Amino acid sequence: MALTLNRKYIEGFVGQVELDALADFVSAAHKKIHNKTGAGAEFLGWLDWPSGMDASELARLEETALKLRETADVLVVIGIGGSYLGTKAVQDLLQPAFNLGGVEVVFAGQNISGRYLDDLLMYLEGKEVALNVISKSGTTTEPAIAFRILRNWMMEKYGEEATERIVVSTDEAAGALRKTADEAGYTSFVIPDDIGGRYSVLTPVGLLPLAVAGIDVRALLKGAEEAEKALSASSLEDNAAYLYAAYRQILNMRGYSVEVFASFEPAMAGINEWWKQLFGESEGKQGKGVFPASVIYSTDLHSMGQYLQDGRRMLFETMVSFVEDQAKMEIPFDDENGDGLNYLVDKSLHEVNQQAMEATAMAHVEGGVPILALEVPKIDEYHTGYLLYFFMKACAMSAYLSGVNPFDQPGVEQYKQNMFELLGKPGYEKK
Ligand SMILES: O=P(O)(O)OC[C@H]1OC(O)[C@H](O)[C@@H](O)[C@@H]1O
Repeated sequence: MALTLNRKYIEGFVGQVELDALADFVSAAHKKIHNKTGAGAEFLGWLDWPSGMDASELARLEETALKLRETADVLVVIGIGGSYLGTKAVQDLLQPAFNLGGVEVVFAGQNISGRYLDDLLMYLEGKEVALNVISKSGTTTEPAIAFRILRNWMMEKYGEEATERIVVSTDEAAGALRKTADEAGYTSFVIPDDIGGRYSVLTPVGLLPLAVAGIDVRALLKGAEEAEKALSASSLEDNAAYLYAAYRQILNMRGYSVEVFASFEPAMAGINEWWKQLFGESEGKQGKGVFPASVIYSTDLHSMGQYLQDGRRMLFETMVSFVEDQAKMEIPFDDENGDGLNYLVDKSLHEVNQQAMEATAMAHVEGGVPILALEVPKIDEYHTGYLLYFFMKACAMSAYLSGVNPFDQPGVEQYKQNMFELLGKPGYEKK
């Protein structure tokens, strides 16, 4: 099993009767997904993407990545939302916390901060640099500004050679970025029309920068393909993604309106952010939706632990844990035992961390927080691919169960409209 939903902490809160009551709704939503008959069905391209990705495109992507690996010390990924969160998520989870060499992937275009870009340009000074600018629409302001500045910097540094160091991932035909890419002759990759940003991590959006970072993208896709197969079962009891979605909806209906996504692994920080966009943008509409929040334990037990245990009771938790001890770090014996830690000698940090999780889960259940426990055998490309697909499938199901379109995000437009008016963008002048 590449992923298990352990029910031991939820059984006291949600009974089988409640799950059974949702079974027909789950089958109906399953049909909407697989027969492509639900709202937003034109964005279901991610569903069979892992098994169907074009082999020659994958080979071209790997070749491009190899070329960039040979010429760059740093790859700057320019993108926002779904155009960078997946890359950051996988990179955080799979690569060492501290840079051990190889191509470093850094990010730009996620903010409009001059300070950030100024700091980045200082950091890039004296290094060999490549850019991967990613925007599905090709018109998003934050990455467009960052690209204009970084592109000028690249032209000054490399002249003509900059063209070889810039790769664009965008729509096949539409958007300003496509036009720029074609005119300048940049290598480019297509973000499929039928895959929205937050479901795009397994397309060139995530695969190219991850391949440049040295991640085995074929293994990532393999894991996702395995999930595609395993999670195509139509019934609630045979499909862990649907079970997770059903529990979320039952809890939400009962007033648990905030989901705290938790793990005991700091490398999950990026997955936390990716997961929040996935569920937040898919479900937060028409006045509905579970509010997605996230923590990293045990760090955040020392800041958020009090609230989790004892604050307003509208929370449930989804805890992701990794079964295998991959680091095998043990606590050494100390003659003097001044810190009193000798009672932990010979225990691995993994064991201590597992006990911390068990202790936390017991305390939170006691404090009235239902917990969904997701167990993943280990951290590697294969299981990461599986996990990403699991959440995408669960999210589509969950949104359909709550009666919203999982694939649009009409509310995101409001601030953009206001900003353009305030800045006087042509066509947006205030009347
Ligand atoms: O890839 P882009 O078109 O630049 O979009 C980047 C992001 O921008 C938005 O405003 C959307 O709400 C996100 O869903 C999207 O991932």
